[in-house]
Amino acid sequence: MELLTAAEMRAIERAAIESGVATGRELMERAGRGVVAAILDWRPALARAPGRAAVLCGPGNNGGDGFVIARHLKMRGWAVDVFLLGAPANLPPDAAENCSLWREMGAIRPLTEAADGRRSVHDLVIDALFGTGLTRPLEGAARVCAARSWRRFGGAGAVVAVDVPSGMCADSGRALQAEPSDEAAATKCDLTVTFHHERLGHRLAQGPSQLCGDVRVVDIGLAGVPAAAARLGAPNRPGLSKTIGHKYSHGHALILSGGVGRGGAARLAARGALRVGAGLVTLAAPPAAIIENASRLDAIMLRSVKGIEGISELLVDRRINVVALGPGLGVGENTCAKVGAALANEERGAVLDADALSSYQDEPETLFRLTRGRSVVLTPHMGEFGRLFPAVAEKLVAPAARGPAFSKLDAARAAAALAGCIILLKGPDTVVAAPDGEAVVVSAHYERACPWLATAGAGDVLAGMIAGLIARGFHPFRAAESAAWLHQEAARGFGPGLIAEDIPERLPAVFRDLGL
Ligand SMILES: NC(=O)C1=CN([C@@H]2O[C@H](COP(=O)(O)OP(=O)(O)OC[C@H]3O[C@@H](n4cnc5c(N)ncnc54)[C@H](O)[C@@H]3O)[C@@H](O)[C@H]2O)[C@@H](O)CC1
Ligand SMILES: Nc1ncnc2c1ncn2[C@@H]1O[C@H](COP(=O)(O)OP(=O)(O)O)[C@@H](O)[C@H]1O
Ligand SMILES: [K+]
Repeated sequence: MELLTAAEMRAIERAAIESGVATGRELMERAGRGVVAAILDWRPALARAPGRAAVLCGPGNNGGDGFVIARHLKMRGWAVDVFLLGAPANLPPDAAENCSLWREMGAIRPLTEAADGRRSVHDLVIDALFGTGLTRPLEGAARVCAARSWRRFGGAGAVVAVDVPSGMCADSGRALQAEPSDEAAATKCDLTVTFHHERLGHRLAQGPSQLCGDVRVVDIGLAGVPAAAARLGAPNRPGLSKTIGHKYSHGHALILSGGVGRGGAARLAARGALRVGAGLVTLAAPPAAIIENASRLDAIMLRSVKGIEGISELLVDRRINVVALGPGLGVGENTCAKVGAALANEERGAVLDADALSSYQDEPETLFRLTRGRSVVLTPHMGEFGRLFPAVAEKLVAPAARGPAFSKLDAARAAAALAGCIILLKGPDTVVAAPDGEAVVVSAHYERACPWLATAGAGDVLAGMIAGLIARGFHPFRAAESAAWLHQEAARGFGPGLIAEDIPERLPAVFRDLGL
């Protein structure tokens, strides 16, 4: 499923109107009617007993959708109070026509009355203030109404956003705020109903975690999506199944371990690589750490390597087609030297995580010279990302004063261009991006929420899983995308109480559910 920006959605709408597929009025009618149908399907009790609704209409076409919704709710027996921000005379043409139609059915009150009102008596509040046209932070009555949603408009009713929660940037999922000291304001909704495809903002930042509530997508008869659009991440199911071949045809992953007492992270990664289907997995540890590792490993092979030369000697074996390193290695020059050894052969893939990233904090360009154009995946969390890409991270943490705001997807794409390789930027809204701009959001939200994944060592397992898939022959982008999805799915299936060790052990159940 594609995830659209506001500009992409506008282009699709424009193309439909210009080619005569539908008029703007028709699209607006389908949108408004679709929102009502989606709400009643979402909460069937609202269909059985029509109550009282407030529809908050903004000055653009999002407000136009609001007038259509008001009309359809009223036709279904609802009492409807419509509030408008601005004057009817200033509405764009399609919205103005729907405003006129509503006026034949009911009154329009200024939005200030909704903002001034005490506790709401409404069973349903429709937020049709701003959609994809939001360019600056909410102010005045719109801001008050959005802020009020944080208290659920006082009553037991549901708050439903049309397209996006007002105040939220559709491209980034971030609420716009005027000054760093200002609190960002956007409507906190129980349900968001959008059109054609989800927007990126439904999957990024605060969008899914704090603002949208549930999300439903309504078909309004539009076709097509731009080739450059981002996608929702998914597993490469055909690639995951194993049909023919012996262990060597499924690749050999090497995981570099830290020293004595620091091998846990590498063992987790190795277990992830093996469970995800790599034919062989070897853990390379310094001589002093061999006994410790030997007592903990069976199916995973163990090799003693002394210093950087030891790693290079081991990597003379061309059958080792991917190396994962970073977890438990420590930050410093020695780790940089290990990265250099791991990346010496151009044909071999690599996954760099944790200390392998942080070790380049002072000179990230040195790392990028090694990674550019290579089959390498960097898997930073936001802290590590800030160390490697400080200028990009700064744009992401600066308050979003204007829309469209810089998004986590923009950040991952910018980083992939700088490093010249695949970037997987972690979080519940994990983004995978390639230097050519291809990007997916591997979303652990809504029905796929798995907050138990925020546990020590989960990232190490993920690095190993990506390496395991690269060993199996996956393109590094697909490896990162599939591994992130499987990682979340394993956590989701295990549920509360999950610790990192559980993730690899849950993979067989995930594979079974995929029908492998
Ligand atoms: N693109 C499409 O295919 C469709 C769009 N539709 C609706 O149209 C919406 C987009 O409509 P518009 O482009 O008119 O934009 P909006 O209705 O989101 O915004 C209206 C105008 O408000 C102004 N504005 C932006 N931020 C403001 C702020 N903080 N305070 C005050 N004014 C502000 C802008 O000048 C903007 O043009 C969508 O979200 C959707 O609800 C639907 O009717 C169906 C089809
Ligand atoms: N709330 C959450 N929901 C889903 N996944 C999450 C959440 N928080 C973190 N994760 C995932 O958990 C993993 C944590 O990795 P990381 O931060 O590197 O931890 P560690 O270094 O301890 O292994 C990442 O894959 C990240 O995307
Ligand atoms: K809205």
